[in-house]
Amino acid sequence: MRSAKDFFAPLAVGAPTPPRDIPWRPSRVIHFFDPSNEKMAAKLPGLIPRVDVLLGNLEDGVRADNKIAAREGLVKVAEGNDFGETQFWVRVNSIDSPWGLDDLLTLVPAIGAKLDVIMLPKVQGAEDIHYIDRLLAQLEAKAGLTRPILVHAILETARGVGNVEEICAASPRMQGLSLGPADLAADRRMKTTRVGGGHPGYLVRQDPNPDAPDAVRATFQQDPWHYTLARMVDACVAHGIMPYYGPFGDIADVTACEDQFRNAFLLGAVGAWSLHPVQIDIAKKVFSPEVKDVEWAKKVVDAMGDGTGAVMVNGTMQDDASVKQCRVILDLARRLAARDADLAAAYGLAGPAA
Ligand SMILES: CC(=O)SCCNC(=O)CCNC(=O)[C@H](O)C(C)(C)COP(=O)(O)OP(=O)(O)OC[C@H]1O[C@@H](n2cnc3c(N)ncnc32)[C@H](O)[C@@H]1OP(=O)(O)O
Ligand SMILES: O=CC(=O)O
Ligand SMILES: [Mg+2]
Repeated sequence: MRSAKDFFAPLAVGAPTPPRDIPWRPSRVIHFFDPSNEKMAAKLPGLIPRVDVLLGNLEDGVRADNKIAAREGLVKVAEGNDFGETQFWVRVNSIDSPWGLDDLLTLVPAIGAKLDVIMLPKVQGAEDIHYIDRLLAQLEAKAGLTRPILVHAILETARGVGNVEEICAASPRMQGLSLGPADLAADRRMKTTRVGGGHPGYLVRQDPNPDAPDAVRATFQQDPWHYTLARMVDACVAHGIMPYYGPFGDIADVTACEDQFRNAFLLGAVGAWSLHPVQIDIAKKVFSPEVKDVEWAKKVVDAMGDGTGAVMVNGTMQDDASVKQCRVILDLARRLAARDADLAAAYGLAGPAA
């Protein structure tokens, strides 16, 4: 393990210095597209201004015989588009696959200056992050890049979940983690075939009524991802990086998608993936605080003055801890409002500089 003193030193001579803090930029929605799919690529000029992050996916979801076309398509997308404020990410193939190494060897020299983040799938432990950390430093130095590319890991194996803390801590490049419920379910041998979301069999049932033993007993579906997501959020926050919910595969069920995203938002996640254009506005809505919550947060912050002591607001006790909760909401609202005039107007906060 590197000492604290050299943790932030570049891992190759001439590579850019890794960041001390992960810069905050909106990432409520990470929109996936397949760069080998010309119909999808044709839609990008209209999608780029709508999403916080555009991600070219080279891994699962791209046919094996399209892997090279996808990699080459991504280079064309990077060269042919101006991303403005939108982040540009790639999900490369895993480092044990036949394509992972060539993805990195091709993309960093060709379009490294435009890539904000590399999403690495099937991360098992710190050793995977150490590998990509050194390789990226070598490639950045060779390409003469002046800005380090950040790394985002998908938590989608049982071993990865077991090692979540060391994954977050493995490199100053670590930007965040996404939950990968489909691969994780397979790896854990869970018996759901869904891509994220609940399952009608995963429930708790109301106790029997002794006075009506034959009466129907209500059931309540539970969230099978709660444990992993909560664990992931704690690990990310402890290491100053960002947690994300991943994919929701039932594209037609926009209601359940919104519910799953909101569960993640309430637990601390900052965004989720969109697999289809219909999921973009769901993620943006869910991961932006609601107007009523922003108004409440302002009220509590105002009532708390210097932020210490205890006061009553609308019949509820507010104190040093609850004002911190309100500041979390207000801080996110302010950051989003500073980039989005509509949200600024809705929240009554300062908008983008003219
Ligand atoms: C577990 C995991 O690893 S999840 C991550 C990997 N999976 C992915 O990235 C999947 C990405 N999404 C997709 O491949 C597609 O959205 C699918 C297969 C789910 C559905 O695709 P379709 O059946 O074509 O959906 P649909 O007919 O509703 O699409 C409407 C239009 O939106 C386009 N579109 C669909 N998804 C996207 C997208 N993600 N980005 C841009 N355009 C898209 C379609 O090409 C289609 O264009 P057209 O009107 O010109 O024909
Ligand atoms: O990559 C995502 C997943 O759910 O698996
Ligand atoms: Mg996966």
